Amino acid sequence: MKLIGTVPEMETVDVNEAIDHAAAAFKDFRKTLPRERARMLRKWYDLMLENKEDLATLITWENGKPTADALGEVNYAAAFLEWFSEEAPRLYGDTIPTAVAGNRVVTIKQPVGVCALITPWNFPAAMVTRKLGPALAAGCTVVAKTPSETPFTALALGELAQRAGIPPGVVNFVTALDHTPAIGQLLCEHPTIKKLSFTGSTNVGKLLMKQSSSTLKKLSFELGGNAPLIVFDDADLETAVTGAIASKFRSSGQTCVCANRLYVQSGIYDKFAEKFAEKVKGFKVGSGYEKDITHGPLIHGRAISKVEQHIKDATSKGAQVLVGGQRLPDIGENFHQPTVITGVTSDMAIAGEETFGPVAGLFKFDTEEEVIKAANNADVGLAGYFFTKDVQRAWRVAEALEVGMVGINTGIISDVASPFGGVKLSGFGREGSKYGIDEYVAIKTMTFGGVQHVL
Ligand SMILES: NC(=O)c1ccc[n+]([C@@H]2O[C@H](COP(=O)([O-])OP(=O)(O)OC[C@H]3O[C@@H](n4cnc5c(N)ncnc54)[C@H](O)[C@@H]3O)[C@@H](O)[C@H]2O)c1
Ligand SMILES: O=CCCC(=O)O
Repeated sequence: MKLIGTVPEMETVDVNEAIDHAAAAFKDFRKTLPRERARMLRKWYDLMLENKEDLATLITWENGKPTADALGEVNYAAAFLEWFSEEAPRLYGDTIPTAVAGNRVVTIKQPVGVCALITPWNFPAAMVTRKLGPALAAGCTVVAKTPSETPFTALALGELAQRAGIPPGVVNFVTALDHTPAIGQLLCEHPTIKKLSFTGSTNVGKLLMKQSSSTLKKLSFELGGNAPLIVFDDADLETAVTGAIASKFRSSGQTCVCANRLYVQSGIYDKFAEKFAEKVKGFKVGSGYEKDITHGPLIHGRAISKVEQHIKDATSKGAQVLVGGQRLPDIGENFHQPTVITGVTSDMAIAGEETFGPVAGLFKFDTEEEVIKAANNADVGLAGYFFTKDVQRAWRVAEALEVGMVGINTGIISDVASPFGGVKLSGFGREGSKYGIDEYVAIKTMTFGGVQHVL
């Protein structure tokens, strides 16, 4: 491990200052024309693309993902700025047919105010812009707590925001590691902050919700997942293997929508396991900067330990390692082999909690009814995937899965245009898409009374 730089360990006093700046800036920013905000966001988007190599280098530096993935993330992250630059001028209200004679009712959407944003390390750029884009499009100003493990990309985005002409005080980043809980509490309890948007673990989400109760903030929470991925006997094998690989091993398993439980029907299980294992054997793990590397390191020691625990727990209960299963200390302390385990059952730790690492556990099932029950046997519900050629089954299973997002015959569902979010303990609120901006506005109803008919 090497030191690549340092950022200030900010105190609550610094955060209070950032909140004051955001509150002062809000007075004018809320009055800017949506079209002006659209231009700023568009300029910021253009600057991200102009600087995409540098941003990708930063992402690989601090997160470790291979350069190709980092470049992919920059494009994905920038797309949220482009998308919301297009949404800003279309923040329509409604005219509402009234139930009261003589009244006319219209609604307008107004920015909620100063927003607090807290994001994780797994997408150092995209999780930031997925919140900042809609917040600014709506006319809000923000205080964003950078991920403790990956602050540099967010700070670079802040620099580009300035160059894009976003007025001082509109975007404020705060950096911290040890002071994170105190800063989180301040952001939740501060009366000036009207909205908190958080992406991270369910446990921290629960804490932030509790802390926000005294100020009754508007909240959106994108929390942990434990995605089921189901392969039915009637699936196209090649499509299912490709989709499962893409979903399970994206960012070395460190995304909240990564498949965590792979349920494969008994008639196709052996063939699927064989083909899937073949593909995994072809991965090349190493430093994100090396050519042809497909998978980088995990983020920290705790992540590696969890991977090891899940493998150990599963094998102690009868599962078999088909591929991988070991750390790769010769490459570095946070590297682990992409791993496939067969014979996984519901009593194993991997069934109940997300591994957030490169371990694919294959469960065997017999009936559709049985697998839906197993897939829904989770306290979280973010993403789910399944593979089938039967269109009736496709509707039936998609409707039955208790998740916010379903991939049908695909392992990749993330798209700036698609609503992103979960149900159950995966949180609430939707990001991206035409719905994302709603998280940052308050609807105001205007009722005009005493309107007479003239005709
Ligand atoms: N649903 C989604 O969109 C989504 C996206 C990415 C990650 N995640 C989830 O995030 C988790 C992985 O990220 P993590 O382990 O870094 O999560 P985490 O909850 O520990 O941290 C997320 C962010 O919250 C901050 N944080 C931690 N404790 C805090 C506190 N007490 N007060 C305020 N802020 C605090 C961290 O510094 C970080 O910036 C996984 O569970 C994953 O599924 C969800
Ligand atoms: O890890 C969480 C977000 C991943 C995504 O947007 O696809």
